[in-house]
Amino acid sequence: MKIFSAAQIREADAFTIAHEPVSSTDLMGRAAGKCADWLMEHYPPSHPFYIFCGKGNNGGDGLVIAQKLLDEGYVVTVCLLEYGSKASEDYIYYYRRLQQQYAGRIREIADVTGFPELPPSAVIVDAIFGTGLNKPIEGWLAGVIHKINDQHPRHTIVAIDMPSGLKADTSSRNTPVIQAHHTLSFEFYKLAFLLPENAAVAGQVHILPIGLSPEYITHTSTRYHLTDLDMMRTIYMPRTPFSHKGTYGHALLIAGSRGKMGAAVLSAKACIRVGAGLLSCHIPDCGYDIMQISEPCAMCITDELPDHSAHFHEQADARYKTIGIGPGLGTATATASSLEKLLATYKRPMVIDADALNILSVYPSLLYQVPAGSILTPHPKEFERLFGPSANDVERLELLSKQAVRLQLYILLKGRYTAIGCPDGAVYFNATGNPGMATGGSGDVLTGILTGLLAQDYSPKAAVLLGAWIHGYAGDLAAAHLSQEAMSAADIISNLGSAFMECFY
Ligand SMILES: NC(=O)C1=CN([C@@H]2O[C@H](COP(=O)(O)OP(=O)(O)OC[C@H]3O[C@@H](n4cnc5c(N)ncnc54)[C@H](O)[C@@H]3O)[C@@H](O)[C@H]2O)[C@@H](O)CC1
Ligand SMILES: Nc1ncnc2c1ncn2[C@@H]1O[C@H](COP(=O)(O)OP(=O)(O)O)[C@@H](O)[C@H]1O
Ligand SMILES: [K+]
Repeated sequence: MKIFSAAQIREADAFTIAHEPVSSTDLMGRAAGKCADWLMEHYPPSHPFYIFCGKGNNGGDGLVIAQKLLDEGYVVTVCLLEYGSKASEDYIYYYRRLQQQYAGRIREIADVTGFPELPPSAVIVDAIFGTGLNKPIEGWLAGVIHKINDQHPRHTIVAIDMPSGLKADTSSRNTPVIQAHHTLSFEFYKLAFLLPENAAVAGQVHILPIGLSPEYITHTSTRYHLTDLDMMRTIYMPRTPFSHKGTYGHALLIAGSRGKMGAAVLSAKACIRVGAGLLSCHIPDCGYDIMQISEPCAMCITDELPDHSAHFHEQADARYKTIGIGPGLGTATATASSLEKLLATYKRPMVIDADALNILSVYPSLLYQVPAGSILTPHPKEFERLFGPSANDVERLELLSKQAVRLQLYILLKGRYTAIGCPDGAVYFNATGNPGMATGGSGDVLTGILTGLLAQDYSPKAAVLLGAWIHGYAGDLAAAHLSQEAMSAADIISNLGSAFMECFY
C-alpha cells in the first residue's frame, strides 16, 4: 500500500472529483458516512456523542457524522469551534442542512470556557483538523485540545481522518495533538501513524475505503509504502519438486562469542527454518559443542581463538551464496580486522547485524566496502551510532533513505513499524510484529531469516521485505499462543512454520 503525502491526498481527492461521477460534497458525504457507520456499529445509542468540528473539510465530515447519528436517534451535541477562519464550501453546505433540522443540537465554542461538561459514557469525535493543518494549533484552540485529552481516561476519543494537530508527513513533536483511542482514516495510512514519536496519538487506526480514483493511486509514485500479505504473495517462491539442497544455497553465519553463543544458535535455527539448503557457522572454539548440540542441522567451523572469532575472512569464499554476520560476535580488534579483510574479498550481498554494525560505526570507512545490495539491520541505537542523531522521526527516515541510496544498501531500521530504506530511495514499512518481540534475541532471529532467504536466491529486496514480514508474523502467532509476556525469541522460530503455512499454503 502506498503512503501518500497530504498534498497527494488533496490531489487524489481533486482527481477523483474531476474524473469520476462524484462531486466534492458527495465525496465528503460518502467518506463521513463511512465514519458514521463505523461509530454506530461500535457504540449503541446509549452513548451520547460530542462532535467537535473545525471549519475546514474535516469539520465538514463532523457535520455529516452528526446528521447521520441524529437521524438514527442518537443524542448528539455538535460543538463548532469558532476561531474566525473562513469555512470551506462543503462545510457550509452541510452546516445549513444540519441547522435546518437540528439547530438545537449545535453549540458554538469561541473560548476554552465554552468546553462542555461531559456525561459518563460520552464519546468524543474529533473533527477539528485533518490533512489541511498548516501550522501547530495555538491559543484557546490548543486549550480545547488539552481539555479533550484530559477526558482520555474517562471517555472514548475517535479522531476523524487524523488526530487534530498531527501533521501527516512532517514531525509534530512538542505540539498539541489529540490523543485518540481510535482514528478513522480515509483510504490510506498516513506516514505520521507509523512514527514512534506519535505512539500516543492515533490509537487504533482503521482505514476506511472511500473510493478515491484507482487510476490516480496506481499512477502516482510515493517514497513511502506499507507492505501487506498480497505483496508477500507476489514475492514468495514455492520450492520446486525436483530441487535439492544445492538449489537453496549454502549460507555462512559468522556469529557468537563466549557468553553470547545463544545469539549464534538463534540465528542458525532461524536460517534453517526459513529453508536455507545448507548452513555453516563460523564460531569460536568455545561454541562448538553448544552449536552442534543445539542445531544438528548446521555445520560448524571453529576459529583458532577460543572465545571470539578473528579468522573468518579465511573461510568466506565463493562457496557461500551469502553471509550473515554479527549476532553475539563481539567487537574485539582482531574481529574488526577480520571483518575488514572479509569485506575486501567477499562481494555478494550479505546481512550485517549487531556487533558487525558496531564495528562499522567505529570504522565508518568500511561502510563503503560493504557489497552493494547487502542488508544492514540496525535497531535505533545502532542506527544512530552508524549515521548520527536526528532531531525527529521524520528526519531519521529521510536520513535512512539518503544513506540507503548513498551506500546502495538495504537498511532495515527496527521498530514497531520496521522501516526498510532501499537503494532507490523508497522506504517500506512492515506492520507485522508486537511488543512481545521486544526481548533479547528477536533481532538475532531476524538475521538468520534474512540470511536464509538470501541463500535461496531471493533478491535482497525480496528477502528484506519477506524476512521482516515473516519474522513479525511468526512473532504474532507466538504471542497469540503464549502471550506477549511469555513468548521468547525462540518462540518466533517455532512459529515460522505456521507463519509460512498461513501466509503461503
Ligand atoms: N480524500 C480525502 O481523504 C477526503 C478528505 N476529506 C476531509 O477533508 C479533510 C481535509 O480538509 P481541509 O483541507 O479543509 O483541511 P482541515 O479540515 O484540516 O482544515 C483546514 C483549514 O483549517 C485552517 N488551519 C489549518 N491549520 C490551522 C491551525 N493550526 N489553526 C487554525 N486554523 C488552521 C486552514 O487554513 C484551513 O482553512 C481531511 O482530513 C478529511 O477529513 C473528506 O471530507 C472527503 C475526502
Ligand atoms: N513493539 C514491537 N512491535 C513490533 N516489533 C517489535 C517490537 N519490539 C521489537 N520488535 C522487533 O523485534 C526485533 C528486536 O531486535 P533487536 O532489538 O535487534 O533485538 P536483539 O538485539 O535482542 O536480538 C526487531 O526486529 C523489532 O522490529
Ligand atoms: K481530526
